[in-house]
Amino acid sequence: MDRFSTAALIEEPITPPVQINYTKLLINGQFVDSASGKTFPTLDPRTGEVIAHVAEGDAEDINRAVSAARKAFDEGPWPKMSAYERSRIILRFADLVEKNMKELAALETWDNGKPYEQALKVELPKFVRLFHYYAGWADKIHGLTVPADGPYHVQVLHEPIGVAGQIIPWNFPLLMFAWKVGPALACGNTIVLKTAEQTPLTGLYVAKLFHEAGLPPGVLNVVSGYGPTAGAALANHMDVDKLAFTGSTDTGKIVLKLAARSNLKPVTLELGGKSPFIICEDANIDKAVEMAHFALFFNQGQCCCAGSRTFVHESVYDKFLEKAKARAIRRTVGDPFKKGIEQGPQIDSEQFEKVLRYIRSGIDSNATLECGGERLGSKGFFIQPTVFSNVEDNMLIAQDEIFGPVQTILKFKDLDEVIKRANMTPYGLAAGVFTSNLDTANTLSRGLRAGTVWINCFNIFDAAIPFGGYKMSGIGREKGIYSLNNYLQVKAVVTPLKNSAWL
Ligand SMILES: NC(=O)c1ccc[n+]([C@@H]2O[C@H](COP(=O)([O-])OP(=O)(O)OC[C@H]3O[C@@H](n4cnc5c(N)ncnc54)[C@H](O)[C@@H]3O)[C@@H](O)[C@H]2O)c1
Repeated sequence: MDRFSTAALIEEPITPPVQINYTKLLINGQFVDSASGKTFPTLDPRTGEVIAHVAEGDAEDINRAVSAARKAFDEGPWPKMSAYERSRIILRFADLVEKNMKELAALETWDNGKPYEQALKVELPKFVRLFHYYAGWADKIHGLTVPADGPYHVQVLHEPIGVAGQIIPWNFPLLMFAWKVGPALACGNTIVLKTAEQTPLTGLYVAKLFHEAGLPPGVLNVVSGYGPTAGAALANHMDVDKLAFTGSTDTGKIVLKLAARSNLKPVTLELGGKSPFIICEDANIDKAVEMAHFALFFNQGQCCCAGSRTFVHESVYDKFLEKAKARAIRRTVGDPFKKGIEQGPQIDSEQFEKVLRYIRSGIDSNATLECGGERLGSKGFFIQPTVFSNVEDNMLIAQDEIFGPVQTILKFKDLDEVIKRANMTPYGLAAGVFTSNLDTANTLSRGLRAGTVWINCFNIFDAAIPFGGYKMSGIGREKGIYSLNNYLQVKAVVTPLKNSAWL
Protein backbone atom coordinates (compact mmCIF):
# COMPACT_ATOMS: atom_id res chain seq x y z
CA MET A 1 0.00 0.00 0.00
CA ASP A 2 1.25 3.48 -0.82
CA ARG A 3 2.63 5.61 1.95
CA PHE A 4 -0.04 8.24 1.43
CA SER A 5 -3.24 6.20 1.55
CA THR A 6 -3.59 6.39 5.31
CA ALA A 7 -5.69 8.16 7.91
CA ALA A 8 -7.56 11.47 7.83
CA LEU A 9 -5.40 14.17 6.39
CA ILE A 10 -6.91 17.27 7.88
CA GLU A 11 -7.74 16.69 11.50
CA GLU A 12 -7.26 20.27 12.53
CA PRO A 13 -7.00 22.67 9.57
CA ILE A 14 -4.50 25.47 10.06
CA THR A 15 -6.32 28.76 10.63
CA PRO A 16 -5.67 31.00 7.62
CA PRO A 17 -3.82 34.17 8.62
CA VAL A 18 -6.34 36.53 7.00
CA GLN A 19 -9.76 38.07 7.56
CA ILE A 20 -12.51 38.12 4.98
CA ASN A 21 -13.58 41.71 4.56
CA TYR A 22 -15.11 41.85 1.08
CA THR A 23 -18.05 39.68 0.12
CA LYS A 24 -20.36 42.10 -1.72
CA LEU A 25 -20.42 42.98 -5.40
CA LEU A 26 -18.18 45.85 -6.47
CA ILE A 27 -20.21 48.05 -8.77
CA ASN A 28 -19.41 51.66 -9.64
CA GLY A 29 -16.72 51.84 -6.96
CA GLN A 30 -19.05 50.70 -4.16
CA PHE A 31 -19.53 47.38 -2.41
CA VAL A 32 -23.23 46.58 -2.77
CA ASP A 33 -25.62 43.71 -2.08
CA SER A 34 -27.00 41.81 -5.03
CA ALA A 35 -30.30 43.15 -6.40
CA SER A 36 -32.03 39.95 -5.30
CA GLY A 37 -30.43 40.05 -1.85
CA LYS A 38 -29.25 36.47 -2.45
CA THR A 39 -25.89 35.10 -1.34
CA PHE A 40 -24.02 31.88 -2.01
CA PRO A 41 -21.45 30.02 0.08
CA THR A 42 -17.80 29.75 -0.88
CA LEU A 43 -16.17 26.63 0.55
CA ASP A 44 -12.82 25.64 2.01
CA PRO A 45 -11.60 22.78 -0.22
CA ARG A 46 -9.63 21.35 2.72
CA THR A 47 -12.82 20.56 4.62
CA GLY A 48 -15.82 21.36 2.41
CA GLU A 49 -16.96 23.83 5.07
CA VAL A 50 -18.30 27.31 4.37
CA ILE A 51 -15.72 30.10 4.47
CA ALA A 52 -18.11 32.96 3.78
CA HIS A 53 -21.40 33.86 2.15
CA VAL A 54 -20.92 36.07 -0.86
CA ALA A 55 -23.44 38.31 -2.66
CA GLU A 56 -24.82 36.38 -5.62
CA GLY A 57 -24.97 38.53 -8.72
CA ASP A 58 -27.30 37.66 -11.57
CA ALA A 59 -28.64 39.33 -14.72
CA GLU A 60 -29.86 42.42 -12.91
CA ASP A 61 -26.52 42.99 -11.22
CA ILE A 62 -24.73 42.47 -14.52
CA ASN A 63 -27.02 45.17 -15.99
CA ARG A 64 -26.09 47.52 -13.16
CA ALA A 65 -22.39 46.79 -13.58
CA VAL A 66 -22.50 47.20 -17.38
CA SER A 67 -24.32 50.55 -16.99
CA ALA A 68 -21.61 51.73 -14.60
CA ALA A 69 -18.86 50.56 -16.96
CA ARG A 70 -20.63 52.15 -19.95
CA LYS A 71 -20.94 55.49 -18.17
CA ALA A 72 -17.32 55.34 -17.02
CA PHE A 73 -16.26 54.68 -20.59
CA ASP A 74 -18.54 57.16 -22.38
CA GLU A 75 -18.20 60.01 -19.90
CA GLY A 76 -14.70 59.36 -18.62
CA PRO A 77 -12.45 60.21 -16.92
CA TRP A 78 -10.64 56.90 -17.56
CA PRO A 79 -10.43 56.79 -21.37
CA LYS A 80 -9.92 60.58 -21.43
CA MET A 81 -7.04 60.50 -18.98
CA SER A 82 -3.52 60.61 -20.35
CA ALA A 83 -2.05 57.17 -20.85
CA TYR A 84 0.71 58.15 -18.42
CA GLU A 85 -1.83 58.87 -15.68
CA ARG A 86 -3.47 55.49 -16.31
CA SER A 87 -0.10 53.84 -16.12
CA ARG A 88 0.63 55.55 -12.77
CA ILE A 89 -2.63 54.22 -11.28
CA ILE A 90 -1.82 50.69 -12.45
CA LEU A 91 1.66 50.97 -10.91
CA ARG A 92 0.23 52.28 -7.62
CA PHE A 93 -2.14 49.30 -7.63
CA ALA A 94 0.76 46.89 -8.14
CA ASP A 95 2.54 48.50 -5.16
CA LEU A 96 -0.54 48.01 -2.98
CA VAL A 97 -0.76 44.36 -4.01
CA GLU A 98 2.89 43.92 -3.08
CA LYS A 99 2.15 45.35 0.37
CA ASN A 100 -0.81 42.97 0.81
CA MET A 101 0.81 39.91 -0.70
CA LYS A 102 0.63 37.70 2.39
CA GLU A 103 -3.06 38.38 2.98
CA LEU A 104 -3.87 37.85 -0.68
CA ALA A 105 -1.91 34.60 -0.86
CA ALA A 106 -3.68 33.35 2.27
CA LEU A 107 -7.08 34.21 0.85
CA GLU A 108 -6.23 32.55 -2.46
CA THR A 109 -5.14 29.37 -0.67
CA TRP A 110 -8.19 29.35 1.59
CA ASP A 111 -10.64 29.74 -1.28
CA ASN A 112 -8.83 27.54 -3.81
CA GLY A 113 -6.77 25.00 -1.86
CA LYS A 114 -3.47 25.67 -3.63
CA PRO A 115 -0.26 25.58 -1.55
CA TYR A 116 0.26 28.89 0.25
CA GLU A 117 3.93 28.98 -0.70
CA GLN A 118 2.98 28.64 -4.36
CA ALA A 119 0.44 31.46 -4.08
CA LEU A 120 2.86 33.71 -2.21
CA LYS A 121 6.14 33.01 -3.98
CA VAL A 122 5.00 32.23 -7.53
CA GLU A 123 1.56 33.58 -8.29
CA LEU A 124 1.49 36.89 -6.41
CA PRO A 125 4.87 38.01 -7.82
CA LYS A 126 3.64 37.05 -11.31
CA PHE A 127 0.46 39.04 -10.69
CA VAL A 128 2.46 42.15 -9.76
CA ARG A 129 4.87 41.66 -12.66
CA LEU A 130 2.00 41.45 -15.11
CA PHE A 131 0.58 44.78 -13.98
CA HIS A 132 4.05 46.36 -14.18
CA TYR A 133 4.32 45.02 -17.71
CA TYR A 134 0.96 46.43 -18.85
CA ALA A 135 1.50 49.72 -16.98
CA GLY A 136 4.58 49.97 -19.18
CA TRP A 137 2.48 49.47 -22.29
CA ALA A 138 -0.19 52.08 -21.44
CA ASP A 139 1.73 55.05 -22.86
CA LYS A 140 3.28 53.12 -25.74
CA ILE A 141 0.07 52.17 -27.51
CA HIS A 142 -0.22 54.23 -30.64
CA GLY A 143 -1.50 54.09 -34.16
CA LEU A 144 0.15 54.54 -37.54
CA THR A 145 0.09 56.76 -40.54
CA VAL A 146 -0.07 54.78 -43.75
CA PRO A 147 0.56 55.72 -47.38
CA ALA A 148 -2.39 55.93 -49.77
CA ASP A 149 -2.45 55.83 -53.57
CA GLY A 150 -3.93 59.33 -53.81
CA PRO A 151 -3.51 62.67 -52.07
CA TYR A 152 -4.77 61.55 -48.67
CA HIS A 153 -3.46 61.77 -45.17
CA VAL A 154 -4.35 58.42 -43.57
CA GLN A 155 -4.18 57.96 -39.82
CA VAL A 156 -4.87 54.63 -38.23
CA LEU A 157 -6.01 55.20 -34.65
CA HIS A 158 -5.86 52.49 -32.01
CA GLU A 159 -8.82 53.21 -29.76
CA PRO A 160 -10.01 51.40 -26.64
CA ILE A 161 -12.75 48.97 -27.56
CA GLY A 162 -15.19 50.05 -24.82
CA VAL A 163 -16.79 47.92 -22.12
CA ALA A 164 -15.01 44.58 -21.74
CA GLY A 165 -16.85 41.60 -20.23
CA GLN A 166 -14.46 39.10 -18.63
CA ILE A 167 -15.29 35.67 -17.23
CA ILE A 168 -12.60 33.83 -15.29
CA PRO A 169 -12.17 30.33 -13.81
CA TRP A 170 -11.26 29.09 -10.35
CA ASN A 171 -7.87 27.43 -10.94
CA PHE A 172 -5.82 30.67 -10.88
CA PRO A 173 -8.25 33.30 -9.61
CA LEU A 174 -5.67 36.07 -9.23
CA LEU A 175 -3.55 35.32 -12.27
CA MET A 176 -6.61 35.08 -14.51
CA PHE A 177 -7.74 38.43 -13.12
CA ALA A 178 -4.35 39.88 -14.06
CA TRP A 179 -4.25 38.40 -17.58
CA LYS A 180 -7.67 39.90 -18.28
CA VAL A 181 -7.65 43.20 -16.40
CA GLY A 182 -4.04 44.29 -17.09
CA PRO A 183 -4.25 44.72 -20.87
CA ALA A 184 -7.87 45.94 -20.84
CA LEU A 185 -7.06 48.81 -18.48
CA ALA A 186 -3.76 49.66 -20.15
CA CYS A 187 -5.72 50.22 -23.37
CA GLY A 188 -8.22 52.55 -21.63
CA ASN A 189 -11.26 50.26 -21.46
CA THR A 190 -13.73 49.74 -18.67
CA ILE A 191 -14.57 46.27 -17.32
CA VAL A 192 -17.22 44.02 -15.86
CA LEU A 193 -15.47 40.91 -14.55
CA LYS A 194 -17.27 37.81 -13.32
CA THR A 195 -15.22 35.64 -11.01
CA ALA A 196 -15.73 31.88 -10.71
CA GLU A 197 -18.36 30.85 -8.16
CA GLN A 198 -15.83 28.59 -6.41
CA THR A 199 -13.32 31.42 -5.82
CA PRO A 200 -14.91 34.86 -5.47
CA LEU A 201 -12.78 36.29 -2.64
CA THR A 202 -9.46 37.53 -4.01
CA GLY A 203 -10.98 39.32 -7.02
CA LEU A 204 -13.01 41.52 -4.67
CA TYR A 205 -9.96 42.22 -2.52
CA VAL A 206 -7.72 43.32 -5.39
CA ALA A 207 -10.52 45.33 -7.01
CA LYS A 208 -10.79 47.23 -3.71
CA LEU A 209 -7.04 47.91 -3.85
CA PHE A 210 -7.41 49.23 -7.40
CA HIS A 211 -9.86 51.84 -6.14
CA GLU A 212 -7.47 52.76 -3.33
CA ALA A 213 -4.83 53.29 -6.01
CA GLY A 214 -7.06 55.91 -7.67
CA LEU A 215 -9.06 53.95 -10.23
CA PRO A 216 -12.21 55.99 -10.96
CA PRO A 217 -15.58 54.41 -10.05
CA GLY A 218 -17.19 52.27 -12.73
CA VAL A 219 -13.92 51.40 -14.51
CA LEU A 220 -13.59 47.97 -12.90
CA ASN A 221 -16.74 46.24 -11.67
CA VAL A 222 -16.52 42.77 -10.12
CA VAL A 223 -19.60 40.57 -9.95
CA SER A 224 -19.57 37.24 -8.09
CA GLY A 225 -22.10 34.68 -9.23
CA TYR A 226 -22.85 31.57 -11.25
CA GLY A 227 -22.16 30.93 -14.92
CA PRO A 228 -25.61 30.25 -16.37
CA THR A 229 -27.00 33.38 -14.66
CA ALA A 230 -24.38 36.13 -14.22
CA GLY A 231 -21.89 34.76 -16.76
CA ALA A 232 -24.47 34.20 -19.46
CA ALA A 233 -25.97 37.67 -18.88
CA LEU A 234 -22.56 39.21 -19.46
CA ALA A 235 -21.86 37.21 -22.63
CA ASN A 236 -25.33 38.04 -23.93
CA HIS A 237 -25.28 41.74 -23.07
CA MET A 238 -25.96 44.19 -25.88
CA ASP A 239 -23.84 46.90 -24.29
CA VAL A 240 -20.69 44.85 -23.77
CA ASP A 241 -18.21 45.54 -26.58
CA LYS A 242 -15.81 42.64 -26.07
CA LEU A 243 -15.82 39.34 -24.24
CA ALA A 244 -12.83 37.44 -22.83
CA PHE A 245 -13.40 34.00 -21.35
CA THR A 246 -11.24 31.34 -19.69
CA GLY A 247 -12.70 27.98 -18.72
CA SER A 248 -13.90 24.74 -20.25
CA THR A 249 -14.31 24.19 -23.97
CA ASP A 250 -18.01 23.38 -23.53
CA THR A 251 -18.70 26.67 -21.79
CA GLY A 252 -16.52 28.46 -24.34
CA LYS A 253 -18.91 27.29 -27.05
CA ILE A 254 -21.88 28.57 -25.04
CA VAL A 255 -20.46 32.05 -24.52
CA LEU A 256 -19.39 32.28 -28.16
CA LYS A 257 -22.97 31.53 -29.18
CA LEU A 258 -24.36 34.09 -26.72
CA ALA A 259 -21.96 36.71 -28.04
CA ALA A 260 -22.98 35.96 -31.63
CA ARG A 261 -26.67 35.86 -30.82
CA SER A 262 -26.60 39.24 -29.07
CA ASN A 263 -24.38 41.96 -30.56
CA LEU A 264 -21.59 39.98 -32.26
CA LYS A 265 -19.05 41.20 -29.73
CA PRO A 266 -15.57 39.86 -30.50
CA VAL A 267 -14.60 36.98 -28.21
CA THR A 268 -11.28 35.60 -27.03
CA LEU A 269 -11.31 32.14 -25.50
CA GLU A 270 -8.74 30.29 -23.36
CA LEU A 271 -10.10 26.75 -23.09
CA GLY A 272 -9.08 23.24 -22.20
CA GLY A 273 -6.11 21.16 -23.23
CA LYS A 274 -4.58 17.69 -23.30
CA SER A 275 -1.00 18.73 -23.68
CA PRO A 276 1.69 16.22 -24.62
CA PHE A 277 4.98 16.12 -22.75
CA ILE A 278 7.50 14.24 -24.88
CA ILE A 279 10.61 12.62 -23.41
CA CYS A 280 13.10 11.66 -26.09
CA GLU A 281 15.72 8.91 -25.85
CA ASP A 282 18.54 11.44 -25.36
CA ALA A 283 16.85 13.35 -22.52
CA ASN A 284 18.42 13.77 -19.12
CA ILE A 285 16.07 11.33 -17.38
CA ASP A 286 16.24 12.71 -13.85
CA LYS A 287 15.44 16.21 -15.05
CA ALA A 288 12.76 14.90 -17.39
CA VAL A 289 11.10 12.99 -14.55
CA GLU A 290 11.03 16.08 -12.37
CA MET A 291 9.78 18.36 -15.13
CA ALA A 292 7.11 15.93 -16.35
CA HIS A 293 5.95 15.57 -12.75
CA PHE A 294 5.77 19.35 -12.34
CA ALA A 295 4.06 19.72 -15.74
CA LEU A 296 1.21 17.49 -14.63
CA PHE A 297 0.89 17.82 -10.85
CA PHE A 298 1.38 21.59 -10.47
CA ASN A 299 -1.73 23.21 -8.94
CA GLN A 300 -3.26 19.79 -8.17
CA GLY A 301 -3.27 19.05 -11.91
CA GLN A 302 -5.77 21.86 -12.38
CA CYS A 303 -4.01 23.67 -15.22
CA CYS A 304 -5.44 24.10 -18.69
CA CYS A 305 -1.95 23.48 -20.09
CA ALA A 306 -1.08 20.53 -17.80
CA GLY A 307 1.32 18.09 -19.48
CA SER A 308 -1.32 15.41 -19.22
CA ARG A 309 -0.02 12.91 -21.78
CA THR A 310 3.53 11.88 -20.89
CA PHE A 311 5.01 10.29 -24.04
CA VAL A 312 8.24 8.42 -23.30
CA HIS A 313 10.63 6.92 -25.85
CA GLU A 314 10.65 3.12 -25.61
CA SER A 315 14.40 2.95 -24.92
CA VAL A 316 14.07 4.97 -21.69
CA TYR A 317 10.49 4.03 -20.80
CA ASP A 318 11.17 1.55 -17.97
CA LYS A 319 13.74 3.75 -16.30
CA PHE A 320 11.51 6.79 -16.59
CA LEU A 321 8.46 4.96 -15.26
CA GLU A 322 10.22 3.70 -12.17
CA LYS A 323 11.47 7.18 -11.31
CA ALA A 324 8.19 8.94 -12.19
CA LYS A 325 6.30 6.59 -9.90
CA ALA A 326 8.80 7.12 -7.07
CA ARG A 327 8.51 10.87 -7.52
CA ALA A 328 4.70 10.79 -7.37
CA ILE A 329 4.81 8.69 -4.20
CA ARG A 330 7.20 11.24 -2.66
CA ARG A 331 4.85 14.14 -3.44
CA THR A 332 3.80 15.83 -0.22
CA VAL A 333 0.03 16.23 0.04
CA GLY A 334 -1.72 17.95 2.89
CA ASP A 335 -2.95 21.20 4.39
CA PRO A 336 -1.86 23.78 1.80
CA PHE A 337 -1.04 26.22 4.61
CA LYS A 338 1.63 23.84 5.93
CA LYS A 339 5.22 24.55 4.91
CA GLY A 340 6.66 22.12 2.36
CA ILE A 341 3.30 20.89 1.08
CA GLU A 342 3.32 20.41 -2.71
CA GLN A 343 -0.30 19.45 -3.21
CA GLY A 344 -3.54 20.58 -1.60
CA PRO A 345 -7.12 19.47 -2.24
CA GLN A 346 -9.02 19.65 -5.53
CA ILE A 347 -11.29 22.67 -5.80
CA ASP A 348 -14.67 21.12 -4.98
CA SER A 349 -16.67 17.91 -4.72
CA GLU A 350 -17.68 18.06 -8.39
CA GLN A 351 -14.09 18.14 -9.64
CA PHE A 352 -13.03 15.62 -6.98
CA GLU A 353 -15.70 13.13 -8.09
CA LYS A 354 -14.88 13.74 -11.74
CA VAL A 355 -11.18 12.99 -11.23
CA LEU A 356 -12.00 9.80 -9.30
CA ARG A 357 -14.34 8.74 -12.14
CA TYR A 358 -11.49 9.15 -14.63
CA ILE A 359 -9.22 7.09 -12.39
CA ARG A 360 -11.83 4.30 -12.36
CA SER A 361 -12.11 4.57 -16.13
CA GLY A 362 -8.32 4.18 -16.44
CA ILE A 363 -8.42 1.03 -14.33
CA ASP A 364 -11.41 -0.33 -16.29
CA SER A 365 -9.68 0.26 -19.60
CA ASN A 366 -6.70 -1.81 -18.41
CA ALA A 367 -4.11 0.89 -18.05
CA THR A 368 -1.71 -0.06 -15.23
CA LEU A 369 -2.28 1.86 -12.02
CA GLU A 370 1.27 2.37 -10.74
CA CYS A 371 0.41 4.37 -7.64
CA GLY A 372 -2.35 6.39 -6.01
CA GLY A 373 -5.85 6.13 -7.37
CA GLU A 374 -7.83 6.95 -4.26
CA ARG A 375 -9.10 9.67 -2.07
CA LEU A 376 -6.66 10.84 0.57
CA GLY A 377 -8.00 11.28 4.09
CA SER A 378 -11.66 11.51 4.97
CA LYS A 379 -12.28 15.26 4.81
CA GLY A 380 -12.11 17.73 1.95
CA PHE A 381 -11.15 16.97 -1.63
CA PHE A 382 -7.67 15.43 -1.49
CA ILE A 383 -6.63 12.85 -4.10
CA GLN A 384 -3.51 10.69 -4.08
CA PRO A 385 -0.93 11.57 -6.73
CA THR A 386 -1.76 8.95 -9.34
CA VAL A 387 0.31 7.45 -12.14
CA PHE A 388 -0.94 5.21 -14.95
CA SER A 389 1.40 3.38 -17.32
CA ASN A 390 0.62 1.32 -20.43
CA VAL A 391 -1.81 4.00 -21.51
CA GLU A 392 -3.15 3.78 -25.07
CA ASP A 393 -4.25 6.72 -27.22
CA ASN A 394 -7.84 5.53 -27.40
CA MET A 395 -8.41 5.38 -23.63
CA LEU A 396 -10.59 8.08 -22.12
CA ILE A 397 -7.79 9.05 -19.70
CA ALA A 398 -5.59 9.81 -22.73
CA GLN A 399 -8.27 11.84 -24.48
CA ASP A 400 -10.23 13.89 -21.94
CA GLU A 401 -9.03 16.74 -19.79
CA ILE A 402 -8.95 15.13 -16.31
CA PHE A 403 -7.92 18.31 -14.49
CA GLY A 404 -6.48 16.42 -11.56
CA PRO A 405 -3.30 14.78 -10.19
CA VAL A 406 -3.32 11.88 -12.65
CA GLN A 407 -0.27 11.28 -14.84
CA THR A 408 -0.78 9.05 -17.87
CA ILE A 409 2.35 7.56 -19.42
CA LEU A 410 2.45 6.40 -23.04
CA LYS A 411 5.27 4.74 -25.00
CA PHE A 412 6.54 5.86 -28.43
CA LYS A 413 9.13 4.67 -30.98
CA ASP A 414 10.00 7.52 -33.31
CA LEU A 415 9.52 11.23 -33.86
CA ASP A 416 7.08 11.09 -36.78
CA GLU A 417 4.90 8.75 -34.80
CA VAL A 418 4.92 10.86 -31.64
CA ILE A 419 4.17 14.08 -33.53
CA LYS A 420 1.17 12.41 -35.14
CA ARG A 421 -0.10 10.97 -31.87
CA ALA A 422 0.56 14.16 -29.89
CA ASN A 423 -1.51 16.11 -32.43
CA MET A 424 -4.31 13.54 -32.41
CA THR A 425 -6.51 15.57 -30.08
CA PRO A 426 -9.04 18.34 -30.60
CA TYR A 427 -6.94 20.48 -28.27
CA GLY A 428 -3.76 22.42 -29.00
CA LEU A 429 -2.84 24.52 -26.01
CA ALA A 430 0.71 23.56 -25.06
CA ALA A 431 3.39 20.91 -25.34
CA GLY A 432 6.60 19.99 -23.55
CA VAL A 433 9.68 18.47 -25.15
CA PHE A 434 12.66 16.95 -23.36
CA THR A 435 15.74 16.28 -25.47
CA SER A 436 19.41 17.20 -25.64
CA ASN A 437 19.37 17.27 -29.44
CA LEU A 438 18.71 20.64 -31.07
CA ASP A 439 17.47 19.10 -34.31
CA THR A 440 14.96 16.96 -32.43
CA ALA A 441 13.79 20.03 -30.50
CA ASN A 442 13.32 21.95 -33.75
CA THR A 443 11.51 19.08 -35.46
CA LEU A 444 9.12 18.67 -32.58
CA SER A 445 8.49 22.35 -31.95
CA ARG A 446 7.57 22.91 -35.62
CA GLY A 447 5.54 19.71 -35.87
CA LEU A 448 3.42 20.11 -32.75
CA ARG A 449 0.17 22.00 -33.22
CA ALA A 450 0.08 23.93 -29.96
CA GLY A 451 0.13 27.58 -28.90
CA THR A 452 3.17 27.05 -26.65
CA VAL A 453 6.04 24.57 -26.89
CA TRP A 454 8.32 24.43 -23.86
CA ILE A 455 11.69 22.81 -24.59
CA ASN A 456 13.44 21.33 -21.54
CA CYS A 457 11.20 23.44 -19.31
CA PHE A 458 7.48 23.83 -18.61
CA ASN A 459 4.95 26.34 -17.24
CA ILE A 460 7.00 29.43 -18.01
CA PHE A 461 4.39 32.20 -17.90
CA ASP A 462 6.17 35.52 -18.29
CA ALA A 463 3.97 38.55 -18.83
CA ALA A 464 5.52 39.15 -22.26
CA ILE A 465 5.05 35.59 -23.58
CA PRO A 466 1.80 35.10 -25.53
CA PHE A 467 -0.45 32.26 -24.39
CA GLY A 468 -3.39 30.64 -26.15
CA GLY A 469 -4.59 27.66 -28.06
CA TYR A 470 -4.78 26.07 -31.47
CA LYS A 471 -7.89 24.11 -32.40
CA MET A 472 -10.47 23.71 -29.62
CA SER A 473 -8.14 25.14 -26.99
CA GLY A 474 -9.23 28.63 -27.82
CA ILE A 475 -9.32 31.72 -29.95
CA GLY A 476 -6.73 34.48 -29.66
CA ARG A 477 -3.76 35.04 -27.39
CA GLU A 478 -3.38 36.59 -23.97
CA LYS A 479 -0.35 38.29 -22.38
CA GLY A 480 2.41 40.09 -24.21
CA ILE A 481 1.79 42.54 -26.99
CA TYR A 482 -0.84 40.20 -28.47
CA SER A 483 -3.34 40.85 -25.70
CA LEU A 484 -3.44 44.57 -26.51
CA ASN A 485 -5.10 43.89 -29.86
CA ASN A 486 -7.94 42.13 -28.04
CA TYR A 487 -8.82 45.40 -26.36
CA LEU A 488 -8.32 47.90 -29.18
CA GLN A 489 -10.41 49.04 -32.11
CA VAL A 490 -8.68 50.16 -35.29
CA LYS A 491 -10.02 53.30 -36.92
CA ALA A 492 -8.79 54.63 -40.27
CA VAL A 493 -9.16 58.40 -40.62
CA VAL A 494 -8.72 59.64 -44.19
CA THR A 495 -8.26 63.35 -44.98
CA PRO A 496 -7.59 64.85 -48.46
CA LEU A 497 -4.23 66.57 -48.77
CA LYS A 498 -3.83 69.87 -50.58
CA ASN A 499 -0.50 70.95 -52.07
CA SER A 500 1.32 68.18 -50.31
CA ALA A 501 5.12 68.13 -50.63
CA TRP A 502 5.07 64.32 -50.78
CA LEU A 503 2.67 61.40 -50.69
N1 LIG B 1 -8.80 26.50 -19.29
C1 LIG B 1 -8.82 26.67 -17.98
O1 LIG B 1 -8.02 27.39 -17.41
C2 LIG B 1 -9.85 25.97 -17.17
C3 LIG B 1 -10.17 26.50 -15.92
C4 LIG B 1 -11.17 25.88 -15.16
C5 LIG B 1 -11.77 24.74 -15.66
N2 LIG B 1 -11.40 24.22 -16.85
C6 LIG B 1 -12.02 23.00 -17.37
O2 LIG B 1 -13.39 23.08 -17.20
C7 LIG B 1 -13.87 21.97 -16.47
C8 LIG B 1 -15.07 22.35 -15.67
O3 LIG B 1 -14.76 23.41 -14.79
P1 LIG B 1 -15.83 24.54 -14.55
O4 LIG B 1 -17.18 23.94 -14.57
O5 LIG B 1 -15.47 25.36 -13.38
O6 LIG B 1 -15.54 25.44 -15.86
P2 LIG B 1 -16.53 26.41 -16.57
O7 LIG B 1 -16.06 26.62 -17.94
O8 LIG B 1 -17.92 25.96 -16.37
O9 LIG B 1 -16.35 27.77 -15.71
C9 LIG B 1 -15.46 28.82 -16.04
C10 LIG B 1 -16.18 30.16 -15.87
O10 LIG B 1 -17.29 30.20 -16.77
C11 LIG B 1 -18.48 30.51 -16.06
N3 LIG B 1 -19.62 29.88 -16.73
C12 LIG B 1 -20.09 28.61 -16.56
N4 LIG B 1 -21.19 28.42 -17.33
C13 LIG B 1 -21.41 29.58 -18.00
C14 LIG B 1 -22.39 30.02 -18.93
N5 LIG B 1 -23.39 29.22 -19.32
N6 LIG B 1 -22.30 31.26 -19.42
C15 LIG B 1 -21.31 32.09 -19.04
N7 LIG B 1 -20.37 31.75 -18.14
C16 LIG B 1 -20.41 30.51 -17.63
C17 LIG B 1 -18.22 29.99 -14.66
O11 LIG B 1 -19.09 30.60 -13.73
C18 LIG B 1 -16.77 30.37 -14.47
O12 LIG B 1 -16.66 31.74 -14.12
C19 LIG B 1 -12.66 21.53 -15.67
O13 LIG B 1 -12.75 20.21 -15.30
C20 LIG B 1 -11.58 21.76 -16.65
O14 LIG B 1 -11.51 20.69 -17.55
C21 LIG B 1 -10.47 24.82 -17.63
